Amino acid sequence: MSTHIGAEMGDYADTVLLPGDPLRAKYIAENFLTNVKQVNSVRNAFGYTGEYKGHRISVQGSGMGIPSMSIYINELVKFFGVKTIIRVGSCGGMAPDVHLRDVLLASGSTTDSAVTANTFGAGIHYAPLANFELLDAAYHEAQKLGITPKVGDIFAADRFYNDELDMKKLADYGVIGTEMESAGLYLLGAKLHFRALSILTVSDLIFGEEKTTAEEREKTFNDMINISLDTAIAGK
Ligand SMILES: O=P(O)(O)O[C@H]1O[C@H](CO)[C@@H](O)[C@H]1O
Ligand SMILES: O=c1cc[nH]c(=O)[nH]1
Repeated sequence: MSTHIGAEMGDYADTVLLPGDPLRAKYIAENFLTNVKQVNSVRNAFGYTGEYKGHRISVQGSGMGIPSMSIYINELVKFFGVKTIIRVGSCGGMAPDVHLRDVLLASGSTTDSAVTANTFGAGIHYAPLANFELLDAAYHEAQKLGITPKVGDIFAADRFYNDELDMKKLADYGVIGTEMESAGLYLLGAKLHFRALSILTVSDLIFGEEKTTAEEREKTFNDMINISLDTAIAGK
């Protein structure tokens, strides 16, 4: 039992899928895992452990933004022994060749969050990067499913409503999408020595009008979920 997770040691698998939306966690557990047990409901941040193709896998809702996600990651790693965390999130598409519902892999994550500066001081601009073993596995597992993900820099914004930011400039510098957690996930992966990857589905376009509904973001991002589950068990 930890402050925000009402489970016991051993209740979580060593690999956890981490959506922001707790209802996406429920959807994944109910539709993709077998022998499922609910392991957390504190604050309705639902967590489940089950099996996928014979391997134990957990899924845990992290809430929105780096501060909320960091609480769950710290507790999963320090109290429950988690070794691999794969974020399965939604994001806004920013590159011209990125379309609604595309799957993106965050090879790195630029951020305006203070977490990197607060870790290293003002003079160091740390580059939070994905675990390459997971990134490589995700790319190849996606291709086996007939999906070619776009790979690149994801802007992890501290604010969902951030109209002061020059998103066009970030896109001009190669940022392919935006969400609110990846840089924090990768920073914590480096700090706490677990393997980290963000796999994202484009839920809306930053420079266009198209977008998915809340129910679609909860229940229809199956390509991303299949890729993340096959990545979780790759090489096992
Ligand atoms: O769909 P999730 O995983 O929550 O991710 C994205 O959606 C939320 C904002 O709507 C933020 O958490 C952002 O990162
Ligand atoms: O954080 C997010 C998530 C989806 N779309 C966005 O524009 N931002």
